[in-house]
Amino acid sequence: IWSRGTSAEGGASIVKLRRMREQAYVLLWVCDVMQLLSSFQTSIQHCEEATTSLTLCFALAARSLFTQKYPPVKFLSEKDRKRILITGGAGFVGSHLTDKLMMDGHEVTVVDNFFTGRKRNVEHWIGHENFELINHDVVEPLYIEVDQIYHLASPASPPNYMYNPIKTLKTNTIGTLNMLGLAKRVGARLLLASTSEVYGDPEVHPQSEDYWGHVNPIGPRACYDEGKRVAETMCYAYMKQEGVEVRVARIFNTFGPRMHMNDGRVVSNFILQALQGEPLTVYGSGSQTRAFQYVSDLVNGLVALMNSNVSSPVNLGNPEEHTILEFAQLIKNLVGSGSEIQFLSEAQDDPQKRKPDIRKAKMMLAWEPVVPLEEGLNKAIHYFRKELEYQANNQYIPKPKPARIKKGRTRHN
Ligand SMILES: O=C(O)[C@H]1O[C@H](OP(=O)(O)OP(=O)(O)OC[C@H]2O[C@@H](n3ccc(=O)[nH]c3=O)[C@H](O)[C@@H]2O)[C@H](O)[C@@H](O)[C@@H]1O
Repeated sequence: IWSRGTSAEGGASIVKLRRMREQAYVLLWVCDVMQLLSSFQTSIQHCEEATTSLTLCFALAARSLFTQKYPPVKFLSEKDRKRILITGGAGFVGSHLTDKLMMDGHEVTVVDNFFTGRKRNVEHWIGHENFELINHDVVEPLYIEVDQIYHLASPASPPNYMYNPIKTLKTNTIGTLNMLGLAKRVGARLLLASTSEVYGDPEVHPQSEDYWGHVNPIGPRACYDEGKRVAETMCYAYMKQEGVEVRVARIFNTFGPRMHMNDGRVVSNFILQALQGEPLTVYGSGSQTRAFQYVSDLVNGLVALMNSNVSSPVNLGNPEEHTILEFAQLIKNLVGSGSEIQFLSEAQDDPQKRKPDIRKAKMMLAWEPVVPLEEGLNKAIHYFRKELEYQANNQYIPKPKPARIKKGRTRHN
C-alpha cells in the first residue's frame, strides 16, 4: 500500500490501517478476556470436581466404616472353594441359591437374560470379589471355566412360560444342550432344575420318581412340561455317551420372597390380592390340590443333591397337601383380609392333584423340608407388603396441569 499509493491515498491508508490495528487490538482483548473466563471456569470445575471426589471419598470411607457392604461370607480354602455357574441366578429361586453359595464361600457366576429375573435380586453382591453377573441368554453358547453348573434358566410360572412357548422350548432344549456342552468341555457337574410338571396331570398320587407321567404333548403347558422332559433326556444322554456328571431335581411348587409381583402363580396372586383387598381368584372349583415348599428348604435340597452321588432324578417338595380353596382361606386369614373369593373358569390341563413323594430325598440326601407352611407364608406376606409400600413410594404420579389461560380464553388440549 505504501509503495503503490499516492500521498493522499497513503494518508487514507494509514488511517485505515490505524483503524484496522485498533480493531485487531479490540479483538485480541476480547480473546484474552474469553480465555481468562474459560480458564477461570475450568479452575472452578476442577475445584468442584476435587470437592466432589473428596466428598465421595469421605462418604465411601464412612460407609465402609459404619456399614457392612456385603452379607457375611465364609472363608473357604482353595481346595474347597468351587467356581459355580448359576443360570437363571437372578430369578426367584436362583437368587436365593446365589445367596447360599456366596455365603458358603464359593465363587459364583450368575447368568441371566432378565426375562423373568431381576438385577435387584442379586444387587447386594455386585462388586464382591467372588461374584460375577453376566447378562447372557443360555440359548447362545457360553465359554467359561467352572466346576459346577446349576441350570435353572427358564420361566417357571404358567403365564410366563405360555407367553412365549417357542422361547420356553428353546431355553429348555437349546439352552440345556449348551450347558451340557459346557459341562462336558470343562468337566463340570451339572444340576438340572426339572419340575413336578414332568408328571403332568398325574394318575398316581403322591408322585414318586419312578412314575413316567401323564402329559398332554400338544396342550398349552407342553412347552414347559415337554421342554423339561426332553431336558432330562438330554442330561442322561450326555451322562451315558459323554460321561458328564448330572443331577436332576424335580422341583414341586415353591414360594417365598423375591417372587415377581406379576409372577401369576397362586401364592403371589393370593397374597397380593388379599393385601390389596381385591377378590382372591380361584380357577375352577378350587378342589385341585398342591403342596407348597418354602424357598430356603428347596435351596438346601438343591445343594445337598448337587454334592451327593445320586445321579437319578430326585423330588424336592413339601408333602403337606391342600386344596386351592383351603389355601385361599389360609392366606386370607394370615393377612387378616376381608377380600372375597371369586371363582373363575378352570385353566386348561391344570393338574388336579399334586403331592411329592420325598422318601428318596430323605433317604439318599438326608433332606426334608423344615419350614412350616404358615411360617413361610408369613415371610412371603411380609415381603409383598414391603414391595407394595416400595411401589407406592417410588411411583411417579404426574399432577394434572391447570388449563392455560390465553387472552382470556381457556386453552383446550
Ligand atoms: O409354583 C411352582 O413352583 C410350580 O408352579 C407351576 O405349577 P402350578 O402348580 O400350575 O402353579 P400355580 O400357577 O401356582 O397354580 C397352582 C394352582 O392354583 C390355581 N390358581 C393359580 C393362580 C390363581 O390366581 N388362582 C388359582 O386358582 C391354578 O389353577 C392351579 O390349580 C409350574 O408349572 C411349575 O413348574 C412350578 O414348579
